[in-house]
Amino acid sequence: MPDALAPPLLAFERVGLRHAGGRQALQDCSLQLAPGEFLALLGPSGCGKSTLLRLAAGLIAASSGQVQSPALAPGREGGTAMVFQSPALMPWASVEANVMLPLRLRGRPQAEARAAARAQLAQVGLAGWEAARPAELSGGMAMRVAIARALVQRPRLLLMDEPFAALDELSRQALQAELLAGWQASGCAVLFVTHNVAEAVVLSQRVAVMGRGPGRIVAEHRIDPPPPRAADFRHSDAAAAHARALSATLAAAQGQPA
Ligand SMILES: Nc1ncnc2c1ncn2[C@@H]1O[C@H](COP(=O)(O)OP(=O)(O)OP(=O)(O)O)[C@@H](O)[C@H]1O
Repeated sequence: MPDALAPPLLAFERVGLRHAGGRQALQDCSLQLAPGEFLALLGPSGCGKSTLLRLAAGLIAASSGQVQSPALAPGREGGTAMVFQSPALMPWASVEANVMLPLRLRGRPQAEARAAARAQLAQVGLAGWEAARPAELSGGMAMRVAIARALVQRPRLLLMDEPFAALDELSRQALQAELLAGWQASGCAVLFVTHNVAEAVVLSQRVAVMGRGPGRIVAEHRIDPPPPRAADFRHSDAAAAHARALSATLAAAQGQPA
C-alpha cells in the first residue's frame, strides 16, 4: 500500500522533452508516484507515454523541468526495472539463465542468482520450465519470464510499457492477475503504460490520463476499492463506472465526443 506521508518515489515537475528531431513530445508534465503505488498511465497513441517512461528510467534527460527519483540513484539496492511490449529474451539461453542475467551482471554468485531466479519463476507459474528455451514458450509464458526477470531484481520502481498489448484476452487477464500478485508480494511501485481502459481499471490504484499536443497529464482518477480486490472486480458495477469515466476523459483528451 502506498504511504501517503512518504516522499514520492518518482516526481515529474513541469517536465518538457524535445526530441532531437525538434518534436516537443512533453510539456509541463507533472506527476508523482508514491512508494509501493500502482499507477496506470493511459493516453492516446503518440501522446508521449513511452517518452515519459524512458525519462522515469533515466534513459533520456528532460529538456526542461525536473525528474526526481531515489530509485534512480546509482549504486543503491532497489532501483528501477523495465518491461517492454516485447519480452526481449535471449533466444540462445534457458529461461532460468534469462532471469538470472540481471543478478549475474551485478556480481551475485551463480548459486544465489539461480535460487532467486527459480523462486521468481515459480511465483509467475513457470516452475518446471527453467531449462526451456524462449522459442518453446507461448507469448504469455515469454512475458511471464520478462516479468520474473524484472521482479528478481527487487526493484523499488517497475516500469512497464504496454507489456500485455500483444496477448489474447484470456492470456492478458491471467497475466494481469499474476502481475498484481507479484506487485503485492514485492511491495514495489509500478508505472504501467496502457491504451486499454479496462486494463488500467483492473490493475491500478490510480490512473493518470495523458493528452497530446504536446503530451501532459490532463486528469488523475483514483480507482476504488483499494486492492486487494475481489477476483470478479473486472465485472463489477464499480469497474464499469470507472471505465466509463476514464473513457470520457480519454475522449476529451483526444478532442473527441465521448
Ligand atoms: N527518438 C525520437 N525522436 C523523435 N521523435 C520521437 C522519438 N521518440 C518518440 N518521438 C515522437 O514523440 C511523440 C511521443 O512518442 P511516444 O512514443 O512517447 O508516444 P506514445 O504515447 O508512447 O505512443 P504509442 O501509444 O503509439 O506507443 C510522438 O510524436 C513520436 O513521434
